[in-house]
Amino acid sequence: MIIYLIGFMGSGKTTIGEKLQEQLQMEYTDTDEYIEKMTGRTIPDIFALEGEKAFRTYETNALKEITSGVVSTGGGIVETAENISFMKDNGVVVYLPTSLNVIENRLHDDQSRPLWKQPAAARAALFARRSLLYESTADITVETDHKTVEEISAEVVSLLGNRPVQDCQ
Ligand SMILES: Nc1ncnc2c1ncn2[C@@H]1O[C@H](COP(=O)(O)OP(=O)(O)OP(=O)(O)O)[C@@H](O)[C@H]1O
Ligand SMILES: O=C(O)C1=C[C@@H](O)[C@@H](O)[C@H](O)C1
Ligand SMILES: [Mg+2]
Repeated sequence: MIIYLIGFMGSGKTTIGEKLQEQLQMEYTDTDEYIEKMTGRTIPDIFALEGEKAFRTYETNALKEITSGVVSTGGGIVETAENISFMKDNGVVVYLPTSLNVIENRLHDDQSRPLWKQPAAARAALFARRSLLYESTADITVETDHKTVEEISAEVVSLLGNRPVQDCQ
């Protein structure tokens, strides 16, 4: 089984993915970390030196190469239509919605996410546009505002357990 975690920057995909790895005793991969390892470059460097388009190609390749376990995706995984159909065809997609206000409190002036380093209005527009894509891609949705990492992971585990058997193979 492959479990894909999707959501905006700062929604907790990496944090919850690491917790699910422990709870489900499954393999775990974060696409951002995978890309950094494969390229030997940090994400800010990839954006600065090669551009976002090149990063999106690395992201699609990473998705195809990771074939099992819990997968924390990057916030922009839904920017590529091919990624959306790949995740829906190959695994269970778990969306972690988080309000922009809560994300702002979590990320503050984070410098490691190139698309967070833009004016607040541009971030809000990106958030609104992406939210529709996350919603339409999700099989399971677990709200994260004002919940602990433990509460969110427990909810994901419970909802995964309620999935029809054929979805979990
Ligand atoms: N439920 C939560 N409660 C409080 N803080 C949280 C929660 N989930 C995540 N965080 C914190 O928010 C920050 C961002 O989390 P994380 O890196 O997991 O987000 P992400 O969705 O993987 O972001 P990205 O798309 O940029 O990879 C981290 O500092 C993390 O500790
Ligand atoms: O939302 C995005 O487009 C991104 C989110 C991060 O996880 C990284 O994948 C990168 O910073 C781009
Ligand atoms: Mg992450």
